[in-house]
Amino acid sequence: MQIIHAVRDMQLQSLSWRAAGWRIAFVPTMGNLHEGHLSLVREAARRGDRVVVSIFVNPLQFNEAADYRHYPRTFEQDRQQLAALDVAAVFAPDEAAMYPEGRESVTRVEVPQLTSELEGAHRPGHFTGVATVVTKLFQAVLPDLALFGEKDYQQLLVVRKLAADLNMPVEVIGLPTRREADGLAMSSRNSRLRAPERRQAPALYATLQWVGEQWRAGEIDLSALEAAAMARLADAGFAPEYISLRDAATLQPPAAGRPVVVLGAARLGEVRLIDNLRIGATQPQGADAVK
Ligand SMILES: Nc1ncnc2c1ncn2[C@@H]1O[C@H](COP(=O)(O)OP(=O)(O)OP(=O)(O)O)[C@@H](O)[C@H]1O
Ligand SMILES: CC(C)(CO)[C@@H](O)C(=O)[O-]
Ligand code: BAL
Repeated sequence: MQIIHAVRDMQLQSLSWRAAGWRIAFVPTMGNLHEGHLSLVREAARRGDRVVVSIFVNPLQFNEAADYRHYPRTFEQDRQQLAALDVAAVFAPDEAAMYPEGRESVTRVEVPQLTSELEGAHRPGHFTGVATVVTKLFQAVLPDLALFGEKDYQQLLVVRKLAADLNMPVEVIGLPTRREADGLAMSSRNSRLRAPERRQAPALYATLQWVGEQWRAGEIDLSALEAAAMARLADAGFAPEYISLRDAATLQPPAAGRPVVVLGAARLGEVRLIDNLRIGATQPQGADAVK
């Protein structure tokens, strides 16, 4: 397994793999790898001939300096986990390699649709940072396919749209969220939860499941359902940011007969968690009455 730091070295390696006819499967990450990341890597190895994993904590997508500063960085541990899998290269640029003239002056990529609400509303600038770095990573790694987790559901839709709009010759694949035994979505930020917070944390997923049950039982007053879910989260010790039912493809309000996803974000102490759950289509008989 190679460790590559320079953009040009990554491009030269990828160009030679492509010339040999190999399909490059790419898993972009910010490191501190857990089973969620490793499930993406294993699927990449099944679908591609050469797997590249990137590790780069992208300053451009953090809207809180403390979140960036405290983001867990565990390169040696990550390297060992990847070495045990079928990974051809780890692309690990530093900030100077990604933003040689400084991050402030770099060309930005904006995805105006899909980004103004939910994570976009609560993390201003976040998706511009994500779209910019994903574009740069794709230009470095030149992948045929790229794998992303559904845990970051809005991000997955944004990257799909980015790739389609800018004619990027890459297939964007979304894979299911991996969870701890108690339901908590695996996330690098979980390691920053204190012991009592870790015990409270599964309530986020439990609340999303409760919303799904109410929805399937015929509850169609979305505002009331979202407010009740926020209250449940607050009772469980969270500072909730949003719980929102959306059309699973467009993130617009649910439309008759189309699949729905419920998305949530909430803080536990200093740690901000997100999660989501697909909960099926709108009820055909009540669809027109969704409020
Ligand atoms: N539990 C999970 N199951 C499946 N994929 C995941 C999971 N957690 C993260 N991923 C995916 O791994 C990729 C890299 O994510 P990232 O490095 O930001 O990890 P993370 O655990 O989401 O960290 P954090 O949420 O704390 O930023 C993304 O495509 C993300 O959606
Ligand atoms: C896609 C990504 C690697 C871009 O920095 C990041 O947002 C992540 O890890 O989900
Ligand atoms: N996992 C998404 C990247 C972020 O939270 O910045």
